[in-house]
Amino acid sequence: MENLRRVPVGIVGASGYGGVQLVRLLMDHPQVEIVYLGGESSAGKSFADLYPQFGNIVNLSIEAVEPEIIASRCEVVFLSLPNGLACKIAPQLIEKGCKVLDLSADYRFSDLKTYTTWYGTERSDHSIAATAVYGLPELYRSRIAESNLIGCPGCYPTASLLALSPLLKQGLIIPETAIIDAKSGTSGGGRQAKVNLLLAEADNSLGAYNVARHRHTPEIEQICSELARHEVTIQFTPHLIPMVRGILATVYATMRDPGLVRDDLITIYNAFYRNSPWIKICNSGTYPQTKWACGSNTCYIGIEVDPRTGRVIVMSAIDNLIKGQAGQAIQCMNLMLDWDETLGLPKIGFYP
Ligand SMILES: NC(=O)C1=CN([C@@H]2O[C@H](COP(=O)(O)OP(=O)(O)OC[C@H]3O[C@@H](n4cnc5c(N)ncnc54)[C@H](OP(=O)(O)O)[C@@H]3O)[C@@H](O)[C@H]2O)C=CC1
Ligand SMILES: CC(=O)N[C@@H](CCC(=O)OP(=O)(O)O)C(=O)O
Repeated sequence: MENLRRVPVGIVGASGYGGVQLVRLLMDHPQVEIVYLGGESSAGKSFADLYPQFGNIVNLSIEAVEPEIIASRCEVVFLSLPNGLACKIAPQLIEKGCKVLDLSADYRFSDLKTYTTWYGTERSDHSIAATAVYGLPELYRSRIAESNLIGCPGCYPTASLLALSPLLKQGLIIPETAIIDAKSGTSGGGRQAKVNLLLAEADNSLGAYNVARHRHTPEIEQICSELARHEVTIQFTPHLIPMVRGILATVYATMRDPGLVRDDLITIYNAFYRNSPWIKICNSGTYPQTKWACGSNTCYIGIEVDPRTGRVIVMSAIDNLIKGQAGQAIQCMNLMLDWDETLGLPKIGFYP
């Protein structure tokens, strides 16, 4: 007989961009029911007043954040908050038996000293943080399934690591030569007003920011070092591009064997991701576009080799709000609850 019980889930930070993606995706998820939405300045407002397109569809109001109450109602809690807040709430939720998926950077680092150096917040939750698993299912599927606390990756690290992982894991490149040149749409900066994200600032313009000091660098390096089995430094340059959603990360690295050709690498990537339903390796000579990924949880990867320079060039396109954020968190939840990792997630984006 079909199991009719739906798992009760809550979203803290429901009024933000991550929150609204989670609401939209979880509403259509066949095994869960949203029972709690939380926030700060939006507390007391109805969700449909904040987002009128959900009128008559979501009949919940945003509530204040009280971990005891959240834990009494929810089995799974998504924290979609600015950095430095999840580490104050997650320990209480975990202690009360919830499964927690944090979309911020608070639980992404195995060494909390690195977190404090880059994010400023001192931490007192070391024992809980030690139980967190980095929420990139393509690398840590079985560990995610066994954990109650997931530190979901940043959007740039998701695109970058999915491009680099097969090369590092198989020892195909000299890791220190890797350069990540990435472009993000403005929704990557969240819903709060910021001058650089105004239409008049961002439209008709393209520029790099936080060059040689973006906080996603140590996150990318942590996983690259694990894959390469030694400490690795990576060059990462993010750019803001005038579009709403999407990230394209173009990764360059020097190959150890300059004799490898494009089709060799495509075969290697297809083998590496053969059990990863959200990764699509493009056919030879096809390069991915962010528009393909927009609205879906799919990461499209294209591969090229330049025999003149001996470099491999890998292009990775995602929707920053789906595979780069809310969709990936739901993919992790599916694994934690022993469901198919594709459950409730969109495969094909909006096009054109
Ligand atoms: N945007 C993106 O592409 C990605 C973002 N992330 C990360 O996901 C997290 C959420 O990002 P995003 O959705 O863009 O952010 P937004 O700025 O759009 O939303 C932030 C949310 O946090 C809530 N909030 C802020 N302060 C508090 C507080 N003290 N207590 C309770 N709630 C609070 C806000 O609620 P209220 O409105 O009620 O104040 C709002 O709902 C961030 O850590 C971000 O770095 C990760 C991957 C990609
Ligand atoms: C365009 C833009 O501003 N992007 C954000 C990245 C968003 C994200 O994924 O970051 P976290 O989850 O690590 O906060 C930035 O560069 O800070």
